[in-house]
Amino acid sequence: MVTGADGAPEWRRSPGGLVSALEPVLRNNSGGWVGWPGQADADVAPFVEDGLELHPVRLDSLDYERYYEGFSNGTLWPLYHDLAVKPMYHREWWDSYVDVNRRFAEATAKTAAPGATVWVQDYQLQLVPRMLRELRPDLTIGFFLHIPFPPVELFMQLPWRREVVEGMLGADLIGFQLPGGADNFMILARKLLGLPTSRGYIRPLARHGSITHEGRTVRVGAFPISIDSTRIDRLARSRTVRDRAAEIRRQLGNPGVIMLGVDRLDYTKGIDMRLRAIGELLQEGRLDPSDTVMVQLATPSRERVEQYAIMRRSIEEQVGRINGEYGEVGSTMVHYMHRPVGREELTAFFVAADVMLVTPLRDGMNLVAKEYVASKVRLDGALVLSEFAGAASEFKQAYLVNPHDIEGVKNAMAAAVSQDRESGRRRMRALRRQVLAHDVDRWARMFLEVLRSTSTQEPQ
Ligand SMILES: Nc1ncnc2c1ncn2[C@@H]1O[C@H](COP(=O)(O)OP(=O)(O)O)[C@@H](O)[C@H]1O
Ligand SMILES: O=P(O)(O)OC[C@H]1O[C@H](O[C@H]2O[C@H](CO)[C@@H](O)[C@H](O)[C@H]2O)[C@H](O)[C@@H](O)[C@@H]1O
Repeated sequence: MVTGADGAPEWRRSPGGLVSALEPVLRNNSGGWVGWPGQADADVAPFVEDGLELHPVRLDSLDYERYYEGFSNGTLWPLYHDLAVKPMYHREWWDSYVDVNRRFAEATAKTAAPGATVWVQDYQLQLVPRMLRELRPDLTIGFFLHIPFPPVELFMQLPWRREVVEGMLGADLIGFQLPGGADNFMILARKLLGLPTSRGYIRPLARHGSITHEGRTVRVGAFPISIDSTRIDRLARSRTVRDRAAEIRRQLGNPGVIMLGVDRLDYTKGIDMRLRAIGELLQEGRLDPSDTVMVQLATPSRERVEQYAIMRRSIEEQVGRINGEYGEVGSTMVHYMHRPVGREELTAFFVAADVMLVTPLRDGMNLVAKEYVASKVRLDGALVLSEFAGAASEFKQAYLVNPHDIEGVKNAMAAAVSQDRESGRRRMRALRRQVLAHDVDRWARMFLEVLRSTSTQEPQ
């Protein structure tokens, strides 16, 4: 919910991969959505929007500070992303996390039809499966974690580690993006709670694990999320987007190379590192400032969390430094836009870009990498992709980099800029085959099929 120009509340679809992924699934299953309306202190009654039932859960300003900015994004987010910054452990944040999770569980318990299937999404709601099972044992409950699940050694820092694991175990099926996260969770269930688990490694979509908990079998699996590839492919082929892409190139001065970064402004995304690599390549004469342009689109995110504000300052300083050294009147080296852009405009940027830079230090999946590939209908362009993004496990033909190895990143960027046309097309063809065959619809179908079969499965 946002406040419109006239001061009245308006509904706008939330950006990001999660909403695009789940909306069609709910519509096709006559489902309802229990969620936060996106504005603190707003009292909103349940309503139907374009045929979809929405059940708002209220968060007040203190919940927003302690539950969302605090425990979700000041504790869990950095802990689950390799301690990219230091996680903070505050008891009042934890209390708020428990409280808000309980409200979600209660709202869902009130809403769900007898014997319904409930699919709980992401790290903000890890306690809901158990709470909901206690309230409504008749439900089939799935849980999906969109961000990485950390190795046991890191997770063990969490003062409330037992409660979180037990919370997730309330589900019938727990899904992770990658087998690594699923395996980490299985080890933890064995080590921390001493639970019997199946042995052997989990494989994406195919081989699942199981944990026996309180007389139930909880299945654990890897379900790599994706995008609506066909929709983006279609959009990229449209006349409007192609014309806009050509116009973007003209507006940027028709340079030989356009590099692009598209991210939420988050310290996990490696934006600072990618700018440093560009700065050094320019300094070493390996990139020609008169023929190269970098565009960085950055969506504002979690702006009141201190680490985000620090990172923003540092990125803006770097942009200023590069432009100060290499920009000319009428030709800027780094075009930086700190705002979200619409889907058509974003696709036009993907179509226009010669080299896409996706360099997170750790990322659950990274849908931007998939969106870029789905937009490259002419097989042009090159993707530089961090090994630490979930997408790397499917995109072997990208220019894969270790974002901590700046020389390696520079070499990959230089190689992507100067790739020959044929080998570039071969790489892009293979990447596109993967993303077009594994779309978001398949992801949801696979998860829900396994979830619905859980009650009839025996432990492995
Ligand atoms: N500046 C931007 N304008 C519009 N959409 C954006 C922008 N930056 C990112 N997005 C969208 O937000 C989503 C980000 O998803 P993803 O890459 O998986 O990372 P995360 O969910 O962690 O932000 C993508 O669908 C992407 O297109
Ligand atoms: O709502 P925010 O606090 O701004 O949360 C940011 C995004 O978090 C989630 O992203 C994760 O899920 C993506 C889809 O599975 C995955 O590709 C990415 O690696 C994760 O970081 C959420 O899905 C987004 O909708 C939020 O915008």
